[in-house]
Amino acid sequence: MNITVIGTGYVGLVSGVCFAELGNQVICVDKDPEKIDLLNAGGIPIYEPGLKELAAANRVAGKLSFTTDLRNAVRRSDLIIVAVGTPPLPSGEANLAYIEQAALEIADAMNGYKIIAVKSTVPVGTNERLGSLMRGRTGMPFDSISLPEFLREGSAIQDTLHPDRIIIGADNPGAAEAMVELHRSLTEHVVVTDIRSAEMIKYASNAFLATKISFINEIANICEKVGADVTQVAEGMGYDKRIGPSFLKAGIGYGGSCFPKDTSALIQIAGHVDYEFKLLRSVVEVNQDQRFNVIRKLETIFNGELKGKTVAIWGLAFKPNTDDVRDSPALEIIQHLLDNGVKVRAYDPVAMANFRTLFGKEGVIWCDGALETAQGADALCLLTEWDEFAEIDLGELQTVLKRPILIDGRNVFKEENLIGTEFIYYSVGRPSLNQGVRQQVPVLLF
Ligand SMILES: NC(=O)c1ccc[n+]([C@@H]2O[C@H](COP(=O)([O-])OP(=O)(O)OC[C@H]3O[C@@H](n4cnc5c(N)ncnc54)[C@H](O)[C@@H]3O)[C@@H](O)[C@H]2O)c1
Ligand SMILES: O=c1ccn([C@@H]2O[C@H](COP(=O)(O)OP(=O)(O)O[C@H]3O[C@H](CO)[C@@H](O)[C@H](O)[C@H]3O)[C@@H](O)[C@H]2O)c(=O)[nH]1
Repeated sequence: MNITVIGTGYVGLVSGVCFAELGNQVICVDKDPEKIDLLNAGGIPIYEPGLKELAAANRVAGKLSFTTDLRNAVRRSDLIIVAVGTPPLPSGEANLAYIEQAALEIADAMNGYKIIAVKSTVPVGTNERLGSLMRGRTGMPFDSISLPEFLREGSAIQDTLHPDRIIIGADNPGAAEAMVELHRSLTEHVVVTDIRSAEMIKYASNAFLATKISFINEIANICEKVGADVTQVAEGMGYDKRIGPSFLKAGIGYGGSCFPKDTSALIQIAGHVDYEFKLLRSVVEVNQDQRFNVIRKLETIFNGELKGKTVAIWGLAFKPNTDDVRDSPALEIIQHLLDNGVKVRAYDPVAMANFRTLFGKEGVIWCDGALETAQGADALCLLTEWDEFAEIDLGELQTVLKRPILIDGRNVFKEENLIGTEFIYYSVGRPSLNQGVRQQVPVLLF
């Protein structure tokens, strides 16, 4: 098929490259000329393993091109995939300004029948509204498809080429069949449904995954008080096929450009139809509080006196294998430490530049490596589970820290890693490892 993808963020770029890899002719459009120049020079504006190589191979093969010229791209394509941002407004609702603008630009460029497929995450009813907007602008025929995207950053190519399912929301059987055909080689689980249900599947999926994370984080918090180990609890729960093992990793809570924004948006979507989504409100509240467990542990260790201490931070991205720092828990944790007079030393293997730009404030000592960050610190907090941190020599780490205090916000280290070290170690929901492996589990008082 001849495809135009509008927006070269994660979703647009990865989809465009993967559709080219699958044998389609793809034009990726962005209104940001710097991004397009970079892409045309062989660069990639995001850190995503394998993407640069796959993009280069498809460009050389003549199946993939990049441009700012939306009009020309649309006129040369049968399928237009919209993948522009839908960031949160201060109210928590999705900001639809970019997608509405894109829809109008597509309408103005139309020169015949097109399928317009929206991959951006949009509130229920948005595709219909965009269709009306476009019909007010053009007499050209088109069909709307809701084509929600489920890729994860860091494993985006694998997720796109081997998805768990493809969801196609359509009100025209012919357009739906064309989309089924396009995705046929990827998975046997292709669900064709109505447009509103497809839009809801995306929000419901993210809300459910966020719920799993907040659930296991609360179990972890209880584990800390009753002397159980959340990693063992999660393993034991996960073998039950009805529960499943994934998204049961306790930590400092979820971040990123999707879960925080999409949970807030779904609460708003429900509110607009007079439904209070109480469960999801609690999920968000638990998540917001979870990141402050790191601070609470530091306060316990330092008897409430953080002022004047030096704290090293390992990991700024919201998860490993990405340089995305949108809604990363590290933003709030570092801000809180600075507000309380702590000297912060920070490092991330790939997300430093993005973090510095988004954080936008002075006062942090930015370091070039993991051991350098720990140098002379009173405590070290691990916030992102990059392999580089898991592979560190704890014996050497202990010698560079002023005090061997390690707060492992992602349960990266195991008991055997700590044996023979002097670390005062706090993890999440594993009280038997807290304050060093020598400490006994707390006594239960009934
Ligand atoms: N990031 C993810 O992992 C992910 C996964 C699934 C779904 N989503 C959803 O996909 C959508 C896109 O997310 P993202 O993170 O890829 O976005 P992003 O914000 O990183 O990138 C969006 C791009 O669209 C471009 N753009 C905006 N308006 C345009 C226009 N009129 N013409 C051409 N280009 C335009 C911007 O310049 C920008 O480069 C969002 O709705 C998001 O919720 C994201
Ligand atoms: O057991 C877990 C799993 C994840 N996380 C955290 O949850 C956040 C999100 O992680 P992940 O889902 O892997 O990354 P995203 O790239 O944000 O992907 C999510 O958001 C995308 C955008 O909507 C969807 O397409 C994906 O299906 C959905 O997984 C990160 O902060 C993780 O650290 C945990 O704390 N515990």
